[in-house]
Amino acid sequence: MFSRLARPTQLVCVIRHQFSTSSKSRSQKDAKVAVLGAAGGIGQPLSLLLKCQPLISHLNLYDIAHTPGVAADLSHIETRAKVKGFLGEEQLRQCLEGAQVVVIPAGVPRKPGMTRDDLFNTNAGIVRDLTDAIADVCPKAMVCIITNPVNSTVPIASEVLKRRGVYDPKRVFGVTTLDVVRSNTFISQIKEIESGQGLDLTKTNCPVIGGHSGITIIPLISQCTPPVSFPTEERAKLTERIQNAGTEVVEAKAGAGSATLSMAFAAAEFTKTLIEALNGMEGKVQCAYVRSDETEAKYFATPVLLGKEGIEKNLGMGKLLDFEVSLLKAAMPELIKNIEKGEEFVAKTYKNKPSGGESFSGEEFNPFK
Ligand SMILES: NC(=O)c1ccc[n+]([C@@H]2O[C@H](COP(=O)([O-])OP(=O)(O)OC[C@H]3O[C@@H](n4cnc5c(N)ncnc54)[C@H](O)[C@@H]3O)[C@@H](O)[C@H]2O)c1
Ligand SMILES: O=C(O)C[C@H](O)C(=O)O
Repeated sequence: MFSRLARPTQLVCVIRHQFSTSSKSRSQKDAKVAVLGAAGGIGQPLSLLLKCQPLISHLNLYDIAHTPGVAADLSHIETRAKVKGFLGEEQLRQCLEGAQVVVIPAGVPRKPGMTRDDLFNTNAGIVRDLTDAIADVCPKAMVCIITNPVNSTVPIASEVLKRRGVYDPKRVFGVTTLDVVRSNTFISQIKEIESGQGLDLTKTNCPVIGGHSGITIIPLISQCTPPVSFPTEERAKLTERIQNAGTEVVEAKAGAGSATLSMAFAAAEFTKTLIEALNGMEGKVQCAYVRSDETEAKYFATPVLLGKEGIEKNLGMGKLLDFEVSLLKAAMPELIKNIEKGEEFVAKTYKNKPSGGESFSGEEFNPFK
């Protein structure tokens, strides 16, 4: 049922080639995309990859620092998208004007020893305020949230949109594509070691459900395409590696941040598929962390079928092996706690305000209060 239908462009030069062929078709719609946090470790390579996507006509880059330079640099690339930079809160609303897709990698990354939840106190307010501006300026945009802790930032964005009366659960996504990308890569690598031949990565697809932190990341290896099998112990080890892959990068970067390049690749893949679906292309499926009735957690990642209005259908988690059921059980308490923390943050700190861009005056959030 769930197949990897759209592969990311592998290299910028390949994307550029795609551009020159695809640009011949004039029937496609134009997509206006805004990246918030565009000058960061993810934001810059993501913006580069988006600049190379033929369906994007306008690319607006917002950050609290460095966007004029990033935009000037990218604007020299001979691809279609018109790039503009927007700097500082006073230019945020201008950046969002007319945006159909807003991708948010704004916020601080982890350092060794930190959990994603340790980022909450800084990043929760960033996502809250950015979403509030979205509610003002482009309430119908698809909102794709990369900022951690994703388990909580998606509920935060959703609660703000609800309070502004513009929430549409079909349009808000936590970007968990990197978990799928990693699963595909690691599975193929193991098969290569075993048999001397890896899987064809253009066809490999392992759905990942749940959330995006540690044990809430649940790879469904039993549903991998093409089918793969592993001895019990090896499957458990592989699952653990996928769950800890973010930490693997954080430790390797030794204080210089978390995954940026692989994340940019993953987010570009997600955005591309979403825009294709918005343009009416059928059968576009991605795993994403979305409002869900699949489990007792209000937000839950599963494969979703994308369409012209965002999520067309939640494809659910399918049939799980006992091992995967045990992973799901282990994940639920943390996931539910993360969701409630996000909702509580908005309830305590969000002060509805008229459009205009002045800062929030909500009380300081203390999750232990
Ligand atoms: N969803 C995922 O799978 C995934 C993967 C990797 C990283 N992340 C998360 O993405 C976030 C960004 O990571 P990074 O490595 O790019 O960090 P970074 O520090 O390199 O970049 C973050 C950028 O956000 C900007 N920023 C900060 N506050 C802002 C605001 N209020 N408005 C707009 N921009 C603002 C900063 O100026 C900076 O340019 C982190 O929270 C990280 O944990 C998520
Ligand atoms: O691990 C992190 O903190 C960043 C991101 O969530 C990841 O999975 O790489």
